[in-house]
Amino acid sequence: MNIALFGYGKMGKMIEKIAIKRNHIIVAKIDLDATDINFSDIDVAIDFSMPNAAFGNIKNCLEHNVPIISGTTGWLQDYQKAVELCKKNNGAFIYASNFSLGVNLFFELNSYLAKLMASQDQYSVAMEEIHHTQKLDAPSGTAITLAEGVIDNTDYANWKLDSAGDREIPITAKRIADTPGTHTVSYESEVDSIEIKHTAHNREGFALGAVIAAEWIVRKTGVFTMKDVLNLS
Ligand SMILES: NC(=O)C1=CN([C@@H]2O[C@H](COP(=O)(O)OP(=O)(O)OC[C@H]3O[C@@H](n4cnc5c(N)ncnc54)[C@H](OP(=O)(O)O)[C@@H]3O)[C@@H](O)[C@H]2O)C=CC1
Ligand SMILES: O=C(O)C1=N[C@H](C(=O)O)C[C@H](O)C1
Repeated sequence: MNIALFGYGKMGKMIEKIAIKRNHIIVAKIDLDATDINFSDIDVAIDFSMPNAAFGNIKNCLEHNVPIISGTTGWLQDYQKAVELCKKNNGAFIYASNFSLGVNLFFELNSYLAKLMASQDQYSVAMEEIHHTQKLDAPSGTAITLAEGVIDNTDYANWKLDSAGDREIPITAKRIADTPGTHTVSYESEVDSIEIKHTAHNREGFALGAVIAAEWIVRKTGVFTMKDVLNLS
């Protein structure tokens, strides 16, 4: 498969390594708002760029009929526009806040635990995410997806960074050098605590998941999620 990388930073470089191992060819590495891209050469594009660049890259690919996988976080105010563009162009698009198999299993566990907690008013929920110091957005996309999993299954209505009011999930974002990504969901009562935690040891899981999603989406049309790719519930 011919793959174009939008964003050739920490993730772009890791994806390149894994894609080559899986016999794909990297036909373009795009780091800025490039205008001279040969879209006819590209089977699928993978975007791990920056919050202010992701939507433009997705739009460009969809308008040139190139399926696009995006893992960039911090641009979700434009997600619905991307969905509309995909439909209008009969294209193919996946956004995931986290492409690793482990985190996608963790999302399922989080939803299951939230369902159990829906009728247990003595527990209150909180989340913590820890990432490396170069991360531009907070809270992480993964923490937002986890919060949405709780909101969908309980009477929590919203999430908030740091302090939170009634029926709001507080999310703490910490930045520590060289931390690929750690997410904890905690439930506290007067008498005990229950915690579930995912710790990424490196970026390989994210990158492998993105390449698997790229392999999966070719020749499909529609807006998909990692649940579709991994065939989860
Ligand atoms: N969904 C997931 O599983 C994961 C998501 N992420 C997310 O992916 C994104 C990238 O992460 P990471 O690789 O660590 O970040 P980096 O900062 O290492 O890389 C981002 C790259 O994007 C480039 N860039 C800037 N503007 C554009 C543009 N207009 N078009 C294309 N590329 C551009 C930057 O170039 P330059 O340096 O020249 O500005 C840089 O090389 C982040 O949003 C992060 O949160 C990260 C890991 C996993
Ligand atoms: O910026 C990162 O590094 C990561 N970003 C994603 C997020 O915001 O959740 C996924 C992963 O945690 C690493």
